[in-house]
Amino acid sequence: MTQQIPTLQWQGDIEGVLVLLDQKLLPAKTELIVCNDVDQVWIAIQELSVRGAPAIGIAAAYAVCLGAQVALDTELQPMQQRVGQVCDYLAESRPTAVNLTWALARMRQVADQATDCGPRELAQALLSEAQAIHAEDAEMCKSIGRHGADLLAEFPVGAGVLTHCNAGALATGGQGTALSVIFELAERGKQPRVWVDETRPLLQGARLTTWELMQREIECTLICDSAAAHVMAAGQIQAVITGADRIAVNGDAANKIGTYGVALLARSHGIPFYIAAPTSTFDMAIATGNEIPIEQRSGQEVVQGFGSTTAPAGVAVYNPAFDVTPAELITGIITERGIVATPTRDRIEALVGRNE
Ligand SMILES: CSC[C@@H](O)[C@@H](O)C(=O)COP(=O)(O)O
Repeated sequence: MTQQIPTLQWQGDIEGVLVLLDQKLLPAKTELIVCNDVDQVWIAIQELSVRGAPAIGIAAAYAVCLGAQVALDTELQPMQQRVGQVCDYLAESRPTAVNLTWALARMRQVADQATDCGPRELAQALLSEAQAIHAEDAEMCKSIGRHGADLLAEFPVGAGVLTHCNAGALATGGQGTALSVIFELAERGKQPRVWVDETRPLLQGARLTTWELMQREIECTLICDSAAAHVMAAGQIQAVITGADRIAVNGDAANKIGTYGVALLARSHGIPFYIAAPTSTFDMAIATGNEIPIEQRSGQEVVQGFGSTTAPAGVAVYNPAFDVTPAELITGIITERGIVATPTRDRIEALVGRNE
């Protein structure tokens, strides 16, 4: 069974609304947020009601359409200016996932290139572009799943796969990236046994990944992040697959905090470590992971996550939301165009294209 309620959905025409599944509340509550304006989407991205690199980009693209609605009765130029301002504003909502700026660049280009048309025609072109970004992402997810399952074709039935955070349907416009590979393995009768890191502090693994896997009746076991080494040492994990938020030209990959540690553990236990991500997650403008901006989030998420106080008041907290896994720890990057094995600049440029 696939997810019943879409992660995000545009309803209506150029004057429509963006409907988001509120991931902050999952799995306890299934509630929708109907966004009528840009601010609502900005807040939904910042507060992680919509999250995951590709889903953030798609939500922002639709938010540009919401932003354009206030200029529908003006002229082309004020509409173009409005789109530019909205893109600048949305780009500030979260810093690490490059899919956000990638999607906004596409929207901005549609507005900048518009000539000889009225604001309503531009609004239609913007909506078509947002819908294309959404549809393309769904296709990319399927393709990532197929490439990943081909890559793991020799894996024995019932092999263990560890994943961190949530890189499933909730994080994308389709069926996910890392989880898409697992779904495809399951479809092919491989019966993967999935180990899910709970993913402190906001528990995307515990709340979201297990929710998705259980809906699809895929065997999964939730572990504390700190249990991963123990489970690997026990021989229960044959591969690690995670998503990514931004990948540098040399293959260094930012993903949810804790991913780097998992990659080190995998290397230490001789377990292959894969990143699954669409080509929209590559930032071909940066040479290495040192240039990836790492989001710092409120310490409240660590000391008062989900309402209970877990540390003394006033304690200093450091809460980076992402870390960077160096390319040398990555066995391969699974993209919609194929696999980049042992990633290097040359291999990535051959697959994704050079930044001219
Ligand atoms: C296909 S989603 C890949 C990543 O975006 C995912 O692994 C991740 O780290 C998400 O972090 P989040 O803070 O929940 O947005």
